[in-house]
Amino acid sequence: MKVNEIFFSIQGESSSIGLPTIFVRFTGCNLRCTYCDTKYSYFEGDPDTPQGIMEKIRNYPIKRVCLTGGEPLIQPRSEMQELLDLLYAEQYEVSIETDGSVDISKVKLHNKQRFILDMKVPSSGMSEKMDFENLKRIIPERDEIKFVVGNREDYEWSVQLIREHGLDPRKGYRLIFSPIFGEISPRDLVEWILADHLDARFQVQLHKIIWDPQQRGV
Ligand SMILES: C[S@@+](CC[C@H](N)C(=O)[O-])C[C@H]1O[C@@H](n2cnc3c(N)ncnc32)[C@H](O)[C@@H]1O
Ligand SMILES: Nc1nc2[nH]cc(C(=O)O)c2c(=O)[nH]1
Ligand code: SF4
Ligand SMILES: [Mg+2]
Repeated sequence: MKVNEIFFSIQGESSSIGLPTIFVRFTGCNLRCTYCDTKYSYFEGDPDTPQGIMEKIRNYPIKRVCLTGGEPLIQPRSEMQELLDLLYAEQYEVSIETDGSVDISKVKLHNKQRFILDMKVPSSGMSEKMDFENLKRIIPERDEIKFVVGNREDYEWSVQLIREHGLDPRKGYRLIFSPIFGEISPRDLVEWILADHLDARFQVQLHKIIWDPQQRGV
């Protein structure tokens, strides 16, 4: 596996927003989103093993880990599975941020492990790459489906996808909308969600409000 950075911060996204979390950011991504805030993770990093990563994780005082990148699911499958097995054995809560293009069933999750499946909207430039079969693979009460939106067209694309695929919160689907940082007024996005009576979670990237938005490792 190749690791770009490991750091301890508060979770700035998803339903565990605000909670202390250990981040493992893997090197390399199969997509190139226009707005990506972690372009530094595309190539920079050092090789490590699941056991080596666990040793670093154990240095922190909290049992909550976020696997991100880059794209975590393009790391070698057997090593990613081993890491998930080790995290489970030591009772860590785990979220995996994934980009919607990789088959999420390539790894098997344990209890207290979940996917944050980011369905890339048109302005990311990557919506053609989405594997829509992932929407059948997710487990509604467990996983989260995320839309990072930069304009009205992105929002409407997301709402249409939610309707077409029956991603109804009343059936347990957990939906998240987040603005592309600095690209769209958070207020506009919130007002669209409310006007459409969408039972979706709105979030801004909390860490970018607390620290300099360009700062790494937070
Ligand atoms: C850096 S990505 C890494 C994980 C995976 N490659 C993915 O895209 O889900 C983690 C999350 O950050 C979000 N993100 C990246 N750049 C952003 C930006 N400029 N504004 C808002 N969210 C952003 C992505 O959409 C994704 O949900
Ligand atoms: N604080 C903080 N929370 C995050 N949640 C998801 C992140 C990511 O880059 O995937 C992230 C990040 O980079 N920092
Ligand atoms: S998939 Fe994630 S890491 Fe890759 S370019 Fe898009 S936002 Fe960045
Ligand atoms: Mg980030």
